[in-house]
Parts: sequence; structure tokens; C-alpha cells
Amino acid sequence: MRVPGIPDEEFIREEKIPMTKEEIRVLALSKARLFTGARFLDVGSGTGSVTVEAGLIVGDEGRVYAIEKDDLAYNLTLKNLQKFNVKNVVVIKGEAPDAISEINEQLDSVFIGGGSERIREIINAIDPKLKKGGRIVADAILLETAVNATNALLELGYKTEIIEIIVAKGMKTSKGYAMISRNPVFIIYGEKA
Ligand SMILES: C[S@@+](CC[C@H](N)C(=O)[O-])C[C@H]1O[C@@H](n2cnc3c(N)ncnc32)[C@H](O)[C@@H]1O
Repeated sequence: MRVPGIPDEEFIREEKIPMTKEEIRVLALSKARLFTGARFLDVGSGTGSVTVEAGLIVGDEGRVYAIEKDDLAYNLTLKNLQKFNVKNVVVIKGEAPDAISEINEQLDSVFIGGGSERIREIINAIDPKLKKGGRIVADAILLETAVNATNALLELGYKTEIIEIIVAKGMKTSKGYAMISRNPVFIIYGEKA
């Protein structure tokens, strides 16, 4: 099994396609409790950074599903999978929650990085496909998304937590390092009872 944390600059990027940044990605994948052989779903794969890291962690015995609705992001995910030589991923071009029905096996954990406006429906559609003890992890910029995700998980009886992270990265100046803050990100996660 491989420790996550591929540097952001190693991914192929497209100007308009977002990516879950390295430090947030590491924490989100840790909360997802991935393991060798796990079945994992990434909703809204974007650039593909979470999908790639998950594919490397679960290894040849595992499987990752990625759902992405946007053509450019879908193709970018494929490009990054190729770049990192990750072959255990099924990339589904479609929109969650509907596209979740294309997955025909039980999942160990799920990350939701896209679809904030439909987060409740997405969580409700994932629930029947998640094994007992499995985890749903979501990240969110908006307070409303964090509240909606938390409530959806609580209503399903999940053991739920919410954290907020603010990452400041050091920028080298002539006098030393100045810390430049990024926007705060919520990570919400729930474990199925
Ligand atoms: C913030 S980006 C995710 C970044 C990704 N985790 C990464 O590491 O590159 C959100 C992505 O979710 C996609 N998305 C939004 N709503 C979606 C939905 N309902 N179903 C599938 N994809 C969706 C967007 O097109 C976008 O590419």
C-alpha cells in the first residue's frame, strides 16, 4: 500500500478544471480509511487527483470507480490515470446521483468532491451500495453543503464528524517565508453503522 500525497504539480492540469489540493487530498483519503483491495468511489473526479491516489492505494486487488459529468474533466481524469499508470479504475461519464446505479458491487468507501448542490440525493443514493462500517467522505467550500451533507449522514444513522481545515503554504520572499492562506475547506465524514 502506498502513502498518499502526490505533489499538485505532478498532475496534468486544465485551466478550468478544479483539483483537490495535496494537503486536503491526503486528509480526505485518510478519513476514507482506504486499504489494499478496497472498492472505492470518487464522485466528481475533476482533474483525477483523488482517483489516481485511491487507485494506487487500493492496488491491483482493489477497484476504484470515478464519476464525472464534464467532458473536459472526464478526459483529464483519463489522462492522469494514464500518466500515473493506474489501471484499476472504471471512469463513468455521467452525473451523480443517477450514474451511481452503474456500479454493481458493494463499496468500502466513497469520496464526494463534486455535486454539492445535490449532496443529499448523492449520499442517499450511495448508502445502499456502501458496506456496513464503510465511510462516506465529502469536502465542501460552502457552509450550506457542509450542513446538508452532515444532516443527510445523520438522518441515515451514520456516526458523523465535521472538520474545517485552513492550509497556509510558505512562500519564499527575500527576507524569509511568508505564509499564504488558502480558503478554508470542510471535510465531512460518516461511518455506516
Ligand atoms: C472540485 S472538482 C473535484 C476535484 C477532484 N477531487 C480532483 O482531485 O481533481 C468537482 C468536479 O465534480 C464534477 N461534478 C459536479 N457535480 C457532479 C455530479 N453531480 N456528478 C458528477 N460529477 C460532478 C465537476 O464537473 C468537477 O469536475
